[in-house]
Amino acid sequence: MTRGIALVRQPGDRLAEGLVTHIERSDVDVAAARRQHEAYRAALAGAGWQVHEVEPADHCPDAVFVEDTVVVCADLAVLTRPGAPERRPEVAGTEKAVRAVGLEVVRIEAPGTLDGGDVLQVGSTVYVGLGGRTDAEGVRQLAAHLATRGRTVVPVPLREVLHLKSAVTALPDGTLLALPELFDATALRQPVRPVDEEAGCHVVPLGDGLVLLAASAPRTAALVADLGFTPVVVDISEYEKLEGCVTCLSVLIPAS
Ligand SMILES: NC(=O)NCCC[C@H](N)C(=O)O
Repeated sequence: MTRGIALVRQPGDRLAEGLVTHIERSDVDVAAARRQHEAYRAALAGAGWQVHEVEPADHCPDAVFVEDTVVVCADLAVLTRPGAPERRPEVAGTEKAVRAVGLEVVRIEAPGTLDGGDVLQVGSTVYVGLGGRTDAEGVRQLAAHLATRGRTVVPVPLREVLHLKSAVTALPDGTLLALPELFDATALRQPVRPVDEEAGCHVVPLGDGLVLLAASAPRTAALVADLGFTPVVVDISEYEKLEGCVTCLSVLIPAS
């Protein structure tokens, strides 16, 4: 049984040079990061996803955060134009990967910027964070592309946070787990459940009630279980030092 394809990209030797914007820089152990990535890939495979590796982009320290380079909606892949110029060369390898799996490909064009980490899809609503990485022109272009798939884009202004999905993600039933002080929560249309751990608002539904989340959010894992879902816990501490979270290490393409 396969639920679909999970795109990932292995970390390169320069991982420790990755960007840090809202937290203090601390030393990244690249060997530990590689082991954590292996366990992350195993968790996806164990949940029924076929893991596809995007070709390495080792000259780009942040390339492991592959989610930022593409937004997949149904059979459409929207290649992004990352807000950090040094991350733009990451997109070429992602383009090859999404073409290889047969998706239709469009792209965010200059001068627009958009990071996949700012895009939260909940049913036919697509929330897009407006902050340091994604601008209004990027949102406008994304809205036009996703309208062709019946989606409605809702911009969400961000405060002191890297991406929208650093502050809010959705459980399988659409309930939003959030740190509402980090963004303008009035834009949201689904019920919001505030969490008390930063990594608690980063979840990835994996199908059949499985919910991927980080080991740094144990209270939220217990909450997820209380709500009737099955937590799948991974340690991604080396990526958290670079403002990464469970969402940004993969792109899920459900089987149609
Ligand atoms: N979607 C995500 O949460 N991406 C994390 C990107 C972290 C990376 N160090 C960056 O600043 O771009």
